[in-house]
Amino acid sequence: MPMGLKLNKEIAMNQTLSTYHMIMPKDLNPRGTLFAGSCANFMIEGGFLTAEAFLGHPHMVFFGMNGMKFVKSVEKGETVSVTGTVVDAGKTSLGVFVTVRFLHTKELAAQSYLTFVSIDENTGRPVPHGAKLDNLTEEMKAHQMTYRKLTAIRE
Ligand SMILES: CC(=O)SCCNC(=O)CCNC(=O)[C@H](O)C(C)(C)COP(=O)(O)OP(=O)(O)OC[C@H]1O[C@@H](n2cnc3c(N)ncnc32)[C@H](O)[C@@H]1OP(=O)(O)O
Repeated sequence: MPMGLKLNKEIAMNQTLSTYHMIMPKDLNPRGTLFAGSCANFMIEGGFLTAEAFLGHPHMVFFGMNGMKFVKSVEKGETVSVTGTVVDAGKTSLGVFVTVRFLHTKELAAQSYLTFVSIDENTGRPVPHGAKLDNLTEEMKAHQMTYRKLTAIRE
């Protein structure tokens, strides 16, 4: 078996993944705190990596973001953890709850619910991902309910 395949299997089904970012001058708004667009970028990247680790492959696209909140400003030089948790698995879609927290105090800076859709790597069209979510904690069940409410409106 090719090494890549074995590695993919080993990381597959991880439900939670964290990345870290030190806030640099390029990430700031004119007030000198973390720019919302940079923070959204961290959340999309962190959410994507979480979904990739869960499925064991990167063949998916980002569809949308709901319930995005920025609750506390982050200053230059601080480090934040970006943690994604898969909270819902549909036929082709995954719902990922992402938080941005101050590294040392763990205080919440921002959060959002993201949707990723599994695609055929050749056609770019949605394909079933075949993954299921088992053993959800009460906290994850609550996030799943919120995710479903936030994504219920389809236009
Ligand atoms: C990581 C990146 O940067 S990727 C780059 C940025 N993203 C992109 O360019 C994506 C561009 N968009 C697309 O290619 C398409 O719109 C797609 C593939 C996302 C969706 O294509 P559609 O033909 O609309 O797909 P379809 O109707 O089958 O829906 C796909 C899934 O999205 C879900 N979905 C549809 N609308 C919504 C919504 N408003 N909120 C959440 N999920 C939704 C569907 O329920 C379905 O999931 P399920 O199979 O688990 O039930």
